[in-house]
Amino acid sequence: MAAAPKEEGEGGGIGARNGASRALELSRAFEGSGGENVQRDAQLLPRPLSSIQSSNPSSDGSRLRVAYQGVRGAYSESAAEKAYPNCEAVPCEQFDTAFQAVEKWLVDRAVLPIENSLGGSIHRNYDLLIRHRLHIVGEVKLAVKHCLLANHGVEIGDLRRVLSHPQALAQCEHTLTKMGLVREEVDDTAGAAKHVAFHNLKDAGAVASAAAAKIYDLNILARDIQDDSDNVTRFLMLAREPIIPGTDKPFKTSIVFSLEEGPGVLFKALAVFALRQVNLTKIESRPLRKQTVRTPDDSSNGAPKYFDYHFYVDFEASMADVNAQNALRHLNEFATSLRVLGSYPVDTSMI
Ligand SMILES: O=C(O)C(=O)C[C@]1(C(=O)O)C=C[C@@H](O)C=C1
Repeated sequence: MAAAPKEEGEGGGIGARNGASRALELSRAFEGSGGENVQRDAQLLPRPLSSIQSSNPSSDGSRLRVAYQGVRGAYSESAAEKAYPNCEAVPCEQFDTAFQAVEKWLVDRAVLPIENSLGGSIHRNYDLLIRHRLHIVGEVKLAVKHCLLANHGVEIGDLRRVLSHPQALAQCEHTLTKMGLVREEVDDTAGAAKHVAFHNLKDAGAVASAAAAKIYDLNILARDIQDDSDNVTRFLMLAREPIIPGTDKPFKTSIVFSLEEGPGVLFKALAVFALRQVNLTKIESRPLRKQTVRTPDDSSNGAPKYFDYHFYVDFEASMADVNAQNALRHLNEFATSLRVLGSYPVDTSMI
């Protein structure tokens, strides 16, 4: 995927030209007087956040700094602001940069997309969840309404191509095909809008939000161009510490596990939840990506084993719920690995 070329004088985010030096400054500040100690003490004495703290400003009254991927006007920025009202949303070039920004204490939280109701899972973030040690402390669902944007004076008939994030292009597949536009993938929807505006393109439009049109002074040629009006993206809220799971409101728990090869093993894994009436809301599998190919064993009939998986499961119960605890204890008896990614309140704002 090509990133839209960087424009003159842009920055302000982590990973952007100016942002990189700001990020460096901040990490140097930690290396100096006491910063390292703060970090070390916090690691020794993890202070779990309560589910109330997870959405409020820092305890010293300062605004929570929340990393998101993209530039100003991206849907992820709106998701960060929905998750943490009044936060300072901090743009990051890549998903990985946002994970690192939280780990390095450059920001307090990250808000990253995980699945979309039309486009499906955002696999990169599933993979990053296990490469990093952050905790899921919440989820936020955002209604995504795409617009076709172009420079002033440009009409739909003038357009030959359209730039956007691959998920956004996929969500508008039918409309864009009907318009006969060539798709060009870039890192985020707002970045596409910025690129079209900055280069004053006449043959290219962008699929992005109405907010991006305003920020980059583009004209809205068409609204609601997604293939289904109910287009919702689910984002995860990530933090260095977990929240204390409650039972006062609906909670969801996200886990990842791997299994030995064998007949019915996945069936057995899912049965630990079914047996206890715990409802699953999502299951995803991703390649295990081991360094070496596993040695042949009886179950693979002597053939090398290439396809091992991590299974990600979301279920509707809090880790404070005895059924959830028993299900995980049961799963742990035969899973080859098991990690709880987070137990957090369900976002019921869109039900
Ligand atoms: O490009 C953006 O504006 C984003 O915030 C990214 C993203 C995604 O990764 O799915 C977020 C919401 C929409 O589904 C389209 C794109």
